[in-house]
Amino acid sequence: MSTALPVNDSKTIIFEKWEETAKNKLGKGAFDYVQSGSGGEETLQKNVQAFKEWDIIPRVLTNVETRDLTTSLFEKKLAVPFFLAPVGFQTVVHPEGELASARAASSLSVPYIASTVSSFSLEEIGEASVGSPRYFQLYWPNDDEVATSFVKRAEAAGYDAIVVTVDTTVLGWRERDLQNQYFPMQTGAGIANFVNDPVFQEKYNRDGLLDTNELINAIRKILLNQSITWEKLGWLKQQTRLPIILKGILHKDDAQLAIEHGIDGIIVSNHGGRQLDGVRSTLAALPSIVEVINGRISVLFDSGVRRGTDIIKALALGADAVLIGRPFVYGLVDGENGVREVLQNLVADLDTSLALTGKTSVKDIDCSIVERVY
Ligand SMILES: Cc1cc2nc3c(=O)[nH]c(=O)nc-3n(C[C@H](O)[C@H](O)[C@H](O)COP(=O)(O)O)c2cc1C
Ligand SMILES: O=C(O)C(=O)c1ccccc1
Repeated sequence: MSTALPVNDSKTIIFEKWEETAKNKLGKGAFDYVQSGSGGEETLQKNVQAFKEWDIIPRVLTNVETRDLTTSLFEKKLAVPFFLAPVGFQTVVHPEGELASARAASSLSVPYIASTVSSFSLEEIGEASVGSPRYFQLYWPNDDEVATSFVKRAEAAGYDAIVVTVDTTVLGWRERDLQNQYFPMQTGAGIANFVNDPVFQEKYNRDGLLDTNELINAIRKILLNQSITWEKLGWLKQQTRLPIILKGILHKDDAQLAIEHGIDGIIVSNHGGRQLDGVRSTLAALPSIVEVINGRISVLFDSGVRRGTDIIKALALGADAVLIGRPFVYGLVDGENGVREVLQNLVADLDTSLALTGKTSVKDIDCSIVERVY
């Protein structure tokens, strides 16, 4: 058997097939919640379209027999240049939710980002992914003591970085969720980090008397924060020794401000087209941001990554690593094994694409192998 032939016994290879499987398995509310974008879904479409606007121009005769998918971020080696994006409320997709996805990720050493609105606590998710890199995504609550408590807990549980999502001062105008009257927290999903937080309990549920509905209301009141500003980041930096990454940067001036405020990394993201609709696709936003950052801090990227060649293009345009959202969430309809299949296929696809690009290491991918479609 030739080793140059891909070996793959997965049942489902194609992203669109996973999406179809998820549509058949999930209720309409849950499926629409995962798949939809905000507004008229312009940005959701643009994110995927943007990858088609760049051509890869591969090199040949470069000896690609040995290939290396590893990279490093914040002085830590990563097995692959992609993360599982922070995705909340994963029990609306599968009862094992984040535990299943974190286990699948760590079984392949794929780095994981745990959401504030996870259905299991950050400590439980941390245990499910011991030994594998993991970051904690912070929705900075409208209560600084709870914010500090989350950050300290993430540190104690062995997380490697704090990802502060900055594009969600309010939830996007998600027409399909509004039409379906679907809010994932109403199912009891996404509240574990709050109900397991000593500060939250002490301040909002001192006698432990709140029922689930009252708890959900208390959480909703403080979940999102509309008043945080750049100045406040200095305070957050003092709360933790972990690197701080801002998720949701689209404007090059904000990339510059991130540097001026001592931030360690940014994620060029439009939240998978789920926040402000009509914003620029992330791939179109990437080059000018990379130019401003000029190698000074790490640049991560997400929104619309579906295949290995998408990762190659994002890395070529200057991203250090990427995040995937919906692809693994669709795999999660089959629990841990489903997520593992999605990830294994993405690794194999990326490795194949790397070889055919004529490169031996993802670290060597640069803008010399891409051009705008002619
Ligand atoms: C169902 C779902 C839930 C999400 N929950 C969060 C979240 O809790 N925190 C966050 O920062 N981003 C969240 N996101 C956004 C993702 O982290 C990521 O930016 C986006 O999914 C990337 O786009 P993609 O789905 O096209 O890969 C969520 C996305 C989806 C699809
Ligand atoms: O669905 C999301 O994208 C998301 O991030 C979110 C955050 C808070 C409440 C509900 C959804």
